[in-house]
Amino acid sequence: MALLEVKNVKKIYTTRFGGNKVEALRDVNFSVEPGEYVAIMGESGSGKSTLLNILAQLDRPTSGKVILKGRDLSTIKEKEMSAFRRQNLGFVFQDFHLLDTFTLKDNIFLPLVLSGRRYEEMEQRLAPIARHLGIEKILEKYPYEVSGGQKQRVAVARALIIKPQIILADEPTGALDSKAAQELLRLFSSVNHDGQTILMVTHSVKAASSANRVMFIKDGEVFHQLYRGNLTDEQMYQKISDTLTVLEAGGEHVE
Ligand SMILES: Nc1ncnc2c1ncn2[C@@H]1O[C@H](COP(=O)(O)OP(=O)(O)OP(=O)(O)O)[C@@H](O)[C@H]1O
Repeated sequence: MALLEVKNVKKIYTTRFGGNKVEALRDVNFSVEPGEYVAIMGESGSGKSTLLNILAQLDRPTSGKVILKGRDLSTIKEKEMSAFRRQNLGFVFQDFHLLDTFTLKDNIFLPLVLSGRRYEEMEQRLAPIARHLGIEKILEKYPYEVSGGQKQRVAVARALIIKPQIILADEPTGALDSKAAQELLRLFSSVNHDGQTILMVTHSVKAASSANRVMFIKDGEVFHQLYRGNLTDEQMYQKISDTLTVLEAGGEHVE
């Protein structure tokens, strides 16, 4: 069974007074199997963040269905939703969503605190993640004391520490220099190798070429999908670049 199914999802934003309507997603269909690593690409405004917000249940589709582990999300009651979300999803948002009055470590622990975990367990889980992300020395600092790139890595640690079945990441390498970006991608590949499913929105061809599948969104629809198969990262990089060229030229579907 697919882990995630997106069926005929449409999203229309309506301005407060009902004047302007923006069709952010027209008709999105795809499914994700357990253990996949999928990158989502597309031009600015093509609907990528809207899609991720819907998958994260931060927003509802205007019509269509999102089915996670066989459950139609629209049927889950508000009361049950936050526990369901916590058990299944880890998020890395573009603007990090860190709490300013908490240290970085407490920000990372927050989802585990909410699910009632013991402190020793939290420390044990954090150690290898913090090492991989190179944030061990800053854990007692507050968000306003560190750089954007460091905040981003903390947000990644907070998503990974709950060992979610699916990680949803919006531009996770956006605020990172190339070395930190590479480390993060290595970490994503390693958690994916251990069985976690990743959906990552990215503008970076380099980041996308570490995924096993790249989904291109154009005008609120899935325009094309590339599968890695036996391609190396370099070959994948080239194929993604070629597809983006066609996409930006407003071209036909590529085969
Ligand atoms: N809350 C909102 N209200 C009205 N329109 C919105 C809202 N959020 C997004 N939009 C519009 O929906 C469309 C899709 O936006 P979205 O942010 O999903 O694109 P994106 O592909 O993630 O872009 P980017 O790569 O720049 O982050 C855009 O036309 C955007 O202006």
